[in-house]
Amino acid sequence: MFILVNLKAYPCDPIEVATAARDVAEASGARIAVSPQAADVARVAETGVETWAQHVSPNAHGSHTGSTLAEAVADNGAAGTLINHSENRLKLADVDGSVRAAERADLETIVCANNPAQVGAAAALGPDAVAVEPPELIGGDVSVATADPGIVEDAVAAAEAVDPAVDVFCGAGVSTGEDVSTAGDLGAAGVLLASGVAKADDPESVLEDLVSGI
Ligand SMILES: O=C(CO)COP(=O)(O)O
Repeated sequence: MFILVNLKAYPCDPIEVATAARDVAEASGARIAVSPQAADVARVAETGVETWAQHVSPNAHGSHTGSTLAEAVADNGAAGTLINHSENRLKLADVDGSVRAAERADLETIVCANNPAQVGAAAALGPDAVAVEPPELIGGDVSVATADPGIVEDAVAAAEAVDPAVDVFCGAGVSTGEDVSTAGDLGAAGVLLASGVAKADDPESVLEDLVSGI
């Protein structure tokens, strides 16, 4: 199970979380990545933790003010990028363009989706993985895998029907090792989480609990 911590725009210290994630990954052998604000990608990557961007734009080099260039985040140490999110909704054509941009820059890709139907559409674009995150459960206390196990199973089936090579992650309300374990039992290859770590008083102890569920 891959644990990807999306820091969104939370007022946490990205270096504290990155250092904790690096240490827990090294001690446990688990794959843990941190996805900070684009402006923090380089200094988070410098900690040695696997670093992901939260978004890349569909465009290549050129006259694109305000874009997040895939090549730039890759050059600054990112290994992958999230694409699309309930909190950053893109048109399908732009999701496609961002996946292509990430591929050009050798970034791994996870496309986020709200439901299994969107998972199928996203899987058709050929990312490395898709993540199902029901918007109503994001930021809550109950894990998607407990609150709505069927949505995870349906997402796994939807991706499998389109492209068995595309992994499925789940996210929303994930904060414990038990949540990670339940997600794995439902067929998820990893979890995407944010508030459980970003808002924690002690991110390292939350991460230690999370990897206990792998
Ligand atoms: O949106 C999410 C990750 O991308 C999930 O957020 P929470 O872990 O805060 O529910």
